[in-house]
Amino acid sequence: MRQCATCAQLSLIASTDAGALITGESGTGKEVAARTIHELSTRASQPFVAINAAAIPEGLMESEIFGHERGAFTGAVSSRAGCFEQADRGTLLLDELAEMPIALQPKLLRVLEDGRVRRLGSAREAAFDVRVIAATNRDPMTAVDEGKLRADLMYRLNVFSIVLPALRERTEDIPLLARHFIHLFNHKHGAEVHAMRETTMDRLQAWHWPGNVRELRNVIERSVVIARHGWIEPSHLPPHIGAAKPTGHSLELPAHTTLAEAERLLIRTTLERTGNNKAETARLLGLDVKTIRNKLRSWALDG
Ligand SMILES: Nc1ncnc2c1ncn2[C@@H]1O[C@H](COP(=O)(O)OP(=O)(O)OP(=O)(O)O)[C@@H](O)[C@H]1O
Repeated sequence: MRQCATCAQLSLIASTDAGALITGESGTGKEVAARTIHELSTRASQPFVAINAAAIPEGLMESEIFGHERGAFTGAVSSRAGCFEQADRGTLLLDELAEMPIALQPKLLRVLEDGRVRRLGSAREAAFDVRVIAATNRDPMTAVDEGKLRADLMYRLNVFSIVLPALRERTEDIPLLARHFIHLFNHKHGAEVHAMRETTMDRLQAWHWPGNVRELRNVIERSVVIARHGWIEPSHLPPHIGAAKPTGHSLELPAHTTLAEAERLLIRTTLERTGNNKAETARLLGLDVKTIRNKLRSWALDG
């Protein structure tokens, strides 16, 4: 069953203190969802700390998470609190969880279970009270299968599971998001754009948004700056989007296509549409991701 992060779902989660795992492609709003949970929770007046496992060099990760004392390692010229201590009484977002070095994951799990953390180079443990939310743009089960994410850590965090659909699967949200961004960027750039022309909205809804809401936000900022006032016309959009046609994603099959060829074409087209995301392709086609991988491998061997 696919779950969507509606406001109601986020506020239900916010009313508890349990962990949550947010999954969704890059730019779908995972950090926005995590902040919303924090802001709707009783922890709202306390810190919200986000740590991105993909952005921190592996050698620094342990000290970022657990903190260190002065002299704990070469270069540790002063002591530093780790993210659990920084987020004490608030919320910690572990972003890109599946990129967390596998060797660190058992220690992370232990800290989560004990509610106590010891800085590198320290003999003393400090208790913390943190609500932990994790996010990943990979399919968590696939990451577990591939040995990138420990199952016990995944289950510890995955009390609530929030799946943010790609923007191309919820094009009905585009008008509301567009209105919000027009308002935001009118204010930022001193512009007076009124709204989207209907034909412009058709183009936006026809585009497949590989960068999701982040891409939409950038496109609307650009359009507001170019249009300045009145309506946003299709000509104010970047050319590749202004030219997007509502396709309904139909697949044209040449005459005498065999079932095997049609299958291959469908999988390849869906991979293109999803920006080569195998997990998403498998989900859209109702297949197992392993089936997709096996087929791609066998086609590669076919030449
Ligand atoms: N529902 C929303 N309302 C307003 N802005 C949104 C919404 N969802 C996403 N955005 C905007 O889109 C951009 C990307 O959002 P965010 O950083 O939360 O995505 P993400 O899924 O965490 O991305 P990544 O996986 O790349 O870290 C941000 O600028 C954010 O403000």
